[in-house]
Amino acid sequence: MKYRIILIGPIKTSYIKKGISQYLKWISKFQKIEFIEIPLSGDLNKISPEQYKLNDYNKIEKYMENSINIVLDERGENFNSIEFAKKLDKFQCYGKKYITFFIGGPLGHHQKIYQSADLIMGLSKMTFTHEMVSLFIAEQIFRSFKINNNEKYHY
Ligand SMILES: C[S@@+](CC[C@H](N)C(=O)[O-])C[C@H]1O[C@@H](n2cnc3c(N)ncnc32)[C@H](O)[C@@H]1O
Repeated sequence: MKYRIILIGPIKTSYIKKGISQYLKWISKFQKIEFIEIPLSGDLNKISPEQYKLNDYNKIEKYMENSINIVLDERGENFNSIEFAKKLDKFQCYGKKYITFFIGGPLGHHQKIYQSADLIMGLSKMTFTHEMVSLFIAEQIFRSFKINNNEKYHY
């Protein structure tokens, strides 16, 4: 099984880039993980919000096959880190090729994505940037491996 984090939009902030690379490196000691940045869907002033989100969805739909799909959304279900770790552990037994985390673009996700979601998960009720969510989820995935392997994690 392989983990994937898929996000709409590039990561431009250097300290976030650095943080994500660090967590991906640490996670890879436990599990293969891939970080995929999908280019933005054009100019927001030239296409309707509906079309913009649909363009995003069309680019990521292919990643939903043979995968446990976790859609990140501030309106989603909240877990503490132990609950999240247990959930991931359970998902690993489902026999799918991937566990994929989907992070939306500036307008959020198109509604179509929710139909194929195995889990809609919120990190908080607050809205964060796609960059921050990428960093937070990478850290929580790493934390979940530490928890599931009974390893100490001090920070
Ligand atoms: C800038 S936000 C988009 C906000 C957009 N207005 C909406 O209503 O979805 C970009 C993406 O970050 C993720 N995100 C932002 N805050 C989040 C939170 N608290 N929990 C989980 N995901 C979040 C979601 O995937 C969202 O689509």
